[in-house]
Amino acid sequence: MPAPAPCPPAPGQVPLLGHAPALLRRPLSFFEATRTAEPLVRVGFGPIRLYLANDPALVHRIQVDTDSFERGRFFERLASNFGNPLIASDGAEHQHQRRALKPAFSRRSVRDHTSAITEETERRIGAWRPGTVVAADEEMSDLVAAVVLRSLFSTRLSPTTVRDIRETLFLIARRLLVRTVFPDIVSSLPTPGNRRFAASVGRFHTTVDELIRERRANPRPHHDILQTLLTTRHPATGAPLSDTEIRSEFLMLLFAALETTSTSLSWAVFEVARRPDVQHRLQNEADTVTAGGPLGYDRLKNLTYTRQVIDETLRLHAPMLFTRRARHDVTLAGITVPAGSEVGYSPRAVHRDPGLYPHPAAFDPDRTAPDSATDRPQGAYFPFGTGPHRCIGEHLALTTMTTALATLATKWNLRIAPGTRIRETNSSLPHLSSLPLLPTPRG
Ligand code: HEM
Repeated sequence: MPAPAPCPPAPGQVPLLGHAPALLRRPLSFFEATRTAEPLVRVGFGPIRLYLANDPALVHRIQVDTDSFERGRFFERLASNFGNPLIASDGAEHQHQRRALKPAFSRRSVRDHTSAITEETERRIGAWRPGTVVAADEEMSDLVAAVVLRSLFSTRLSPTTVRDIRETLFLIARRLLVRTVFPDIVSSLPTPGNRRFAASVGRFHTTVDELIRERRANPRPHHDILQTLLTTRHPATGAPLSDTEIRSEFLMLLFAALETTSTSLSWAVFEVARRPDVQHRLQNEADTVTAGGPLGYDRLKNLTYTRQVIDETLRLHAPMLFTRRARHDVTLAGITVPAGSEVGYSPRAVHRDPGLYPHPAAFDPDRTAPDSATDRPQGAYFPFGTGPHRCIGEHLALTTMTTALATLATKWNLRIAPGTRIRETNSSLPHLSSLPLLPTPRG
């Protein structure tokens, strides 16, 4: 048998610090720059080493082969803010938690929430005034927060509390990449940033503890996730979840739901606002579909172009990095990855690979049309992941985004406020620096 090949380093490494300077210098393009013709490369950030998969088939395998790969550093760092929630668990524990939560995300449950999504969207955009600039990124965040809190937790919080929660989640997302690739000492130093972060997480915990206390004090039946968490039992011991465990699950679900959905919806609005041709098609479709009556769950399937706009948004604006850890020595592309190694993949780099998507930086909803999407190789498009950890909230997220975008399209012409400069900001899921819109009412 030939000896296993050594793994080539990604370009841009320097002695001792490895790829850390390159990541700090250009965080947004770093993972795309590490994408070479090699299917697997090595990257290092001081003492932290990572094998990085470029090839879609490998990226797919890393997600589905749970015999070889477990949750790794990324999810451990994320979970350390919260406890040991579903998103960070593995094996039997993961299966149990996922089974318990699944009913809340079924098509039937999401269907029941569609009118709440339309209502929240209409309430929010009904308050917009012609000629007045709207901070659309904040509007989309507030909208998604209201929808998720209502749908999953039957809860309405004050706007100030929602803002506070959003702020904490934003800080967690922004720090996550740094916490994954740099040694722990960097995030435990008593710097003003680290102290602000700890205070913000503390406030977040207090808010959720208060909700749990209220619910325990008034135990009338609710059909929501909080109820599921309060009534679920450990499979081995039969014991209920402690308040700390409930809090951990609650916070993690909020994080998984809010950050992703609101950021993606803001990106979709941004892309539509700067492309009159796309906006025109979106509006025509929304008008046709709503001509027969209000936009209920059953009509959403007719919004095919709206869905293409969302799918293309999720391609172009994907997360930077996920990781797993090798449970034993694993051979990937002829290279032996030793047990315990961290193995990563960048959805952003794969989704922007010119070999898979010609002119990858261009926003082109036609490339996600159902007939063009079929000839993509496995692992080339995975906005919600794949395998046993595939996003549990996918249907809720797509329903929220489709409903909100179509509702917007029926009411307003969207335009970016003239003279504004909008940047992409660094985070584990890159954000818009701001999204000032100058909407005008449609006819
Ligand atoms: C546009 C919106 C969303 C995107 C792009 C997204 C993306 C993802 C991705 C890529 C994963 C897989 C991570 C991995 O393989 O390690 C994931 C997992 C997960 N997502 Fe989402 N998500 C979105 C919305 C939501 C919503 C609305 C919820 C609802 C609470 C949610 C809850 C979760 C949970 C709990 C997991 C972990 C599942 C498991 O490990 O079994 N996500 N998401």
